[in-house]
Amino acid sequence: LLQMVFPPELRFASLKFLNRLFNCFSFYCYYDITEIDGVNTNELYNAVQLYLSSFVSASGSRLSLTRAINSSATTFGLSNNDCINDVFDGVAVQWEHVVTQRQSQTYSWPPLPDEKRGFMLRIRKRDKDIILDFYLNYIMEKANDIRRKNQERLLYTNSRGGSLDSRRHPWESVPFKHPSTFDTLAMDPERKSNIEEDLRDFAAGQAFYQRTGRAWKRGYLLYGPPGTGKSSMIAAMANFLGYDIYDLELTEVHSNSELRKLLMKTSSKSIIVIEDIDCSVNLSNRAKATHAGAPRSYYDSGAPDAARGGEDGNNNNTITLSGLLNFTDGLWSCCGSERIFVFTTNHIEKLDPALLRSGRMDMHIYMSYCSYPALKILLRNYLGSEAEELGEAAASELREAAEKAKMTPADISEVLIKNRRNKERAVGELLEVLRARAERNEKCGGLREECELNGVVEEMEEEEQEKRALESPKEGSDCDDDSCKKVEDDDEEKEKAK
Ligand SMILES: Nc1ncnc2c1ncn2[C@@H]1O[C@H](COP(=O)(O)OP(=O)(O)OP(=O)(O)O)[C@@H](O)[C@H]1O
Repeated sequence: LLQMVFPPELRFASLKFLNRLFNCFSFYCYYDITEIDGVNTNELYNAVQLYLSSFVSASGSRLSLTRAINSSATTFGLSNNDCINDVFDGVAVQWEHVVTQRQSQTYSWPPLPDEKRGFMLRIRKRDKDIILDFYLNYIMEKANDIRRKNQERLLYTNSRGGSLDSRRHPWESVPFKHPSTFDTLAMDPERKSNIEEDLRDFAAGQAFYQRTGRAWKRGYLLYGPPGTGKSSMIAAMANFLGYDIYDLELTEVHSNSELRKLLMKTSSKSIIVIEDIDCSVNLSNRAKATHAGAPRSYYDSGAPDAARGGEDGNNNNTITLSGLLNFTDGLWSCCGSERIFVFTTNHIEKLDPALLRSGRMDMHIYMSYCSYPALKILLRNYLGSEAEELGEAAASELREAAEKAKMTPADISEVLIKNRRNKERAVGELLEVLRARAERNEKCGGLREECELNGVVEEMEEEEQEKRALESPKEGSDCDDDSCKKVEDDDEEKEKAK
């Protein structure tokens, strides 16, 4: 019609005019909710998708079905350019899933997906003021409920390599199904409930953080020897709060700005984890940056990089401690809300004091060797029995040995798993192992860590094994006199050397 009625030079203007005319006389308002808003993913888009998926299966005639890798749930969705009606508070609305091809000449970095996806909401003009805000808030709440109910939380890790896809989606995810909870975690019950309470306060503390002008985030530093349950604690925290986990592999991050971009792509209600922080960050970078001119205290303050005379500019391909501190408590840490940062280390003494200063990490949690109360939890988990059921004598022996042995829950779990079908044998072997370890600790004279570092404990273990092997020669062994004598001589020599 346009082509016939209007000359070519007026066609565009006439199209605009007709559009306006149509809008004036239309009964409806239209709202576009696009998947990507600038560079960030639009949370409202995800919420609408989840919300529609909850009832679309009952009323839609053509649906898209998706199932993520390793997921146990199928998600229903509206097919491309399909519509569905909904009613909120007696008002009818319509949703359309709009998918169009992105124009190829549009330039952006990182490149945007080829398809432009979004939802279009159609509401009658007269209803718009009455319901729009309430309806959208309702959708956000409903989507959160669905997420929580599905219990399908995700474990993200920052993807490797410089492929286009990894730039667009820097986090890869798998369903998070770690079974660790605060009930199964072997730790002093009192300390455990302190942590639970802290997490509960944090999750319910929106009003508090708002009132005090603090960003809604919290930092935990977990430290202690390997095998004391740092990773299990993180999983328990995530299961307790129902949060996703972002496991940040710092060695895959090449600059502070990359770190910021990663942070921008994390969602609220998540735990951002950096494991073995002492092994991940090159602390010398920070020292270099400090010499570059600004006073050290300023670097310590965690102020934004830009304000530091372009540290990024000097150190483009490295991630620095100050960059990391920005990540956790600078301005950038506040994009989004309800985030928990967890750092873990086996060597707290190696950490830069800036990271330990008060205000940086809100709570320092020492994951200790297995105490008796923690051992009781392990006995309950693996053998299904309370320590008291083992009898008073066995219980007090276990208590004494556990306190002296300084064994990690991981080592104790090993012994219990091996013998889990036979309770008595499990307790017997556990006592034996605990006593042997306690004896060894005594020999080290309170220098257990140093002995471990210098390999003395390993040597002792080898000796013990050799001794055991010699004490019980294999049945029917054809050890002739000469070779037996040689073993004895070797033994004597070793003893002398010791
Ligand atoms: N406190 C604990 N409570 C229950 N199980 C534990 C605990 N500590 C360790 N374990 C057991 O030992 C295994 C290893 O523990 P985990 O990986 O959590 O220790 P970690 O301190 O993170 O070790 P690393 O420092 O080497 O990463 C776990 O799978 C769990 O079964």
